[in-house]
Amino acid sequence: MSKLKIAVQKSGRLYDESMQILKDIGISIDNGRDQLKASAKNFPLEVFYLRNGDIPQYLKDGVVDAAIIGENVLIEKGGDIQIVQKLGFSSCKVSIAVPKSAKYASMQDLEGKRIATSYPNTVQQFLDKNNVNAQLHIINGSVEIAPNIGLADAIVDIVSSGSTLFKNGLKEVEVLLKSEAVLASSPLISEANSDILNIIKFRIESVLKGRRSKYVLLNAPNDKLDEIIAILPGMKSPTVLPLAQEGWSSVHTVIDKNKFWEIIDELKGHGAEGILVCPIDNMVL
Ligand SMILES: Nc1ncnc2c1ncn2[C@@H]1O[C@H](COP(=O)(O)OP(=O)(O)OP(=O)(O)O)[C@@H](O)[C@H]1O
Ligand SMILES: O=P(O)(O)OC[C@H]1O[C@H](OP(=O)(O)OP(=O)(O)O)[C@H](O)[C@@H]1O
Repeated sequence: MSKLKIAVQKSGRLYDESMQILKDIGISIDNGRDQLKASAKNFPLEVFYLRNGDIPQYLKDGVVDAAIIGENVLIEKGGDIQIVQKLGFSSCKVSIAVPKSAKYASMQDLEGKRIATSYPNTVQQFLDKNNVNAQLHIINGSVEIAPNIGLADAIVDIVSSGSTLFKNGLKEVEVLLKSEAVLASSPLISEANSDILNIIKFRIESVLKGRRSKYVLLNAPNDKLDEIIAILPGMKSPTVLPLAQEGWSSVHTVIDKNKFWEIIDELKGHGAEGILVCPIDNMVL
């Protein structure tokens, strides 16, 4: 039987959440990351533990069929590799930053300047788009230090909280792209393995929907039910069941995690009591 080969980052920021999502979709992997390759016990899947930066080439060559990888790396090195699904973790930006004291009004201020980066293709494309000529210095790590040691006038690197820029006396001036971890597929994937990847995609979608939602149960006086139901943006409509106590009902529904506190306050204001909020593992719609 065919097995899907999937690459995940061997160590680094993507590793833990990549393994967690495979676990959450019910795939049980045989080993730790000391081996470079492992098989799933209960699914036609082989996991290859690789460097994030090397994964685009493995996808292009069809050495692996799919990968969990930073979108920024795919954009830098990916060519025609297809993004199958955004995964909602490792969110960051790739941005231009300059010293806090530098005058910066527009991209034209970078004309003739030196820019240090690990993302030369992404930067060059952005410069071309803005008709700016600049000199690129390609370095693989600690990019933010470059202006302080006189190597560059500006940098392009990953920004998340902004604390690395702050610590190095830099300010963000342009955002080139926004990125998160994605599930990507090789252009050379076989039909049989595409079918397996579709099963993985379907399961991941269910897990991600579950992570974005909460299951809410509450008790409400029957004369307030219409008002309470109007507040609840359920999947279809909430389930309403009679309680043993006359004149009261139990209402069950799913709500968006981000709107949860707002909705709870409104529900209380309309007479809801005994509100229980539970996490959801999966939502299969
Ligand atoms: N500070 C951050 N916050 C959120 N996501 C980040 C951050 N830094 C990096 N990432 C994301 O995580 C990915 C992996 O980053 P990491 O620093 O672990 O490894 P890398 O140097 O890209 O990979 P490798 O060494 O495996 O080739 C990045 O490509 C990016 O998508
Ligand atoms: O905006 P922040 O939250 O400070 O994150 C940005 C930093 O995170 C990444 O580095 P990482 O910590 O992974 O170390 P690295 O330089 O070894 O990649 C990235 O290269 C930035 O330097």
